[in-house]
Parts: sequence; structure tokens; C-alpha cells
Amino acid sequence: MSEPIKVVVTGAAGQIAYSLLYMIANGDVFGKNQKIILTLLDIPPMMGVLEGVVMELSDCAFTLLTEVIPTTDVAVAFKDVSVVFLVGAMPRREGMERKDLLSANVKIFKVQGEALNTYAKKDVKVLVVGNPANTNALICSHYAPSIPKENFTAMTRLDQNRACAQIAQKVGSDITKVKNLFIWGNHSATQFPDCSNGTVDGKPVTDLVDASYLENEFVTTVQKRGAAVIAARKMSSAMSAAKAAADHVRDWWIGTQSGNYVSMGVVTPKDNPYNVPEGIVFSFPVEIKNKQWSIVPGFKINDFARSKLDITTKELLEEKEEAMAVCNADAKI
Ligand SMILES: NC(=O)C1=CN([C@@H]2O[C@H](COP(=O)(O)OP(=O)(O)OC[C@H]3O[C@@H](n4cnc5c(N)ncnc54)[C@H](O)[C@@H]3O)[C@@H](O)[C@H]2O)C=CC1
Ligand SMILES: O=C([O-])CC(=O)C(=O)O
Repeated sequence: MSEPIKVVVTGAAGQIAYSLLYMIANGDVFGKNQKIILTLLDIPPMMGVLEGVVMELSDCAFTLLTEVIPTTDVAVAFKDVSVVFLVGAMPRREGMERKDLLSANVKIFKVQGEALNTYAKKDVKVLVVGNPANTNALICSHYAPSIPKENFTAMTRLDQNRACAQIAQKVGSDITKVKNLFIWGNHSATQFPDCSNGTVDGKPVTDLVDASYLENEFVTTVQKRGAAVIAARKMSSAMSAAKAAADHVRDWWIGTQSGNYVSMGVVTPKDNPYNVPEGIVFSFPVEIKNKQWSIVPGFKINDFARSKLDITTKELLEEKEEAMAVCNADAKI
């Protein structure tokens, strides 16, 4: 059994956390030999609900949980933390785009970035789930300059999982045989779910499914899946979001298998292999070794794909500008 690691989940009294906490405490993320100190951050009005969540975690009798700490204080939450799931933020409702949440939510990620900068371990790994996830991750990293930018990532794994499920259903395959479908860009309706490098049981997806479906219905179904769930449930995806967060961090912690890549929103480095502008959080295919991700070079980007990458890049640049304006205006008050 390894020494316990401190893991924080923010928005711990909310919907996504309710499924995610189970997976973390059950060993589905860090493995069955990793003990965990689980810290639950939420806001004061939610402390009653959080007390109930703490009771249920206790009643699950998880063998890996050494301690559960509910708190409203970022200093308590982030002190010496190893892994952070930043879930706590307002969800959208029917008729909204995720970027409509920007002005309300981005300030949370500024405050939490500053707190991580002060209190967290310098090798902390941060996953941003709260929307708009890419730009919130960028802001969080911006306000935590003492922590490497590589340690901040945004979740596009739910989109990747959705894409794999759509293709598995379309070709009538077991989902475990679907590989290397990637999400490029923003976790928004401009994202580009890309099958051009994907395989099902080793065969190219492009040989199994017609191009018109892959360029049209498939793309819009994945882009708009979050909205479709909200229209049906009147609340946004939660169980599937929690599963994707667990998948994202498990792969970051344990590593990806050879030749089997995953999508992650990462701060774009200068000279990245796909010529995306530096300094936005953009989803790429990555591989992970020794807890470090790297963008996988060499995937083909045809004219259709390039036009999609350009659209999502433009949106991310606009979101960045708006987010910085909100944070700077906030600083002047
Ligand atoms: N990246 C992705 O793929 C997905 C992202 N999301 C986003 O995740 C976020 C959370 O969704 P749900 O859990 O469904 O929402 P929810 O409303 O059920 O829970 C959010 C929780 O965050 C808490 N919270 C608010 N401000 C906080 C702060 N400053 N510090 C700590 N906690 C705070 C709230 O009190 C609440 O308990 C939303 O922004 C949603 O849009 C949802 C699904 C997928
Ligand atoms: O659509 C939403 O607002 C929640 C979300 O991010 C998703 O389900 O992908």
C-alpha cells in the first residue's frame, strides 16, 4: 500500500461530485493500492448537503479512504494537495451555451488559481471540469504562476467517450475495440470530434462509415450531446461527466497504453505540432508516460479538419480575451 495522497474535489456537494467521489474512493482512479485523504470543498450554503455526502462516504466503508475533510476554506483544501478535480461552478441550463457561464464562473478559477499557487504542491495535477472548462483552466493556470502550465488540464474526455459510443453503435461494435477518436479544441459546440485516425478492431473508421455521416451528423451529435442531455434531464450530464473525469485523471496518473491516445485540453505550447496559437487551452491527442502528457504529432489534418480547428481556435481566443477582461475588471473593484 502506498502512502496516502491528498485529493481535492471542489463542488463536492453537487451532482457530478456525487458520482465522482464514489469512483475516487473505490480505487477506480488511483488504483486499488493507493490510500486517499479526500478533501471536499464547497460554499457555505452547501455545508448541510455536504455533511450528508460525508455520512454516505463513511457508510460506504471504503478501505482506501484514510480521512475525509469537508471545508469551505481554499487554504485548508489546497494545502499540500497532489491532485485536484475543479468541478465546482455553475452549470448551464437549457438554451445557454457553455461560454454564457464565463463571467460568473471564471472568477472562481481565478481565486482557486491564486490559492493553488500559495498552498498546493508544485507538482499538483489539476483537472478543470467546471464550464467553460478550457478557459477556466487557462485562467487558473495564469493565476498560479509558480506551478508549471503542464499541470493544468481541461476535460474533453466526456466528448471523446461520447464519440466512441456513437461509432460503436453505428458499426455495431464492442466499445473496447474503438480507438483513437480525438477531440480537437474547445469543450463547446465548436469542438471537432475527429474520426480520421480512428479504428474499430484495427480497421479505419473511414472504411467502415461513410464520409458524409462522419463530417455531418456525427460531428453535430457529439458537439451538441451536452445540450441534448440537458433538454432531456433538465440538468446537465453528471454520471457520464464523473466517469470521464475519472478516466482523464486515471490515465494521467497511470499512463496511456502504447498506441492508444486520449484527448485532453492543455495549455498550448509554442511550436506545437498542429500550429495552434500559443497560450490557449486546446484539446489535442496526447500520450502520457511517468505522469507527463505530450501531444502526439503526425496525425493527418486535411482541409476539412483544418477549417474546423480554425473555428474552435477563434472561439478560444475570444473566450480568453473575455475572461481576462472579467478578471482585470474584478481586480479594479
Ligand atoms: N467539462 C465537461 O465535460 C463537463 C462540465 N460540466 C460542468 O461542471 C460544473 C459542475 O456541474 P454539476 O456538478 O452538475 O453542478 P452542480 O450545480 O450540481 O454542483 C456544483 C457545485 O459547485 C459548488 N460551487 C459553486 N461555487 C463554488 C466554489 N467557489 N467553490 C467550491 N464549490 C463551489 C456549488 O455549491 C455546487 O455544490 C458545471 O460548470 C458544469 O457545466 C458538466 C458536465 C461536463
Ligand atoms: O453541456 C453542459 O453544459 C454540460 C457539459 O459540459 C456536457 O455535458 O458536456
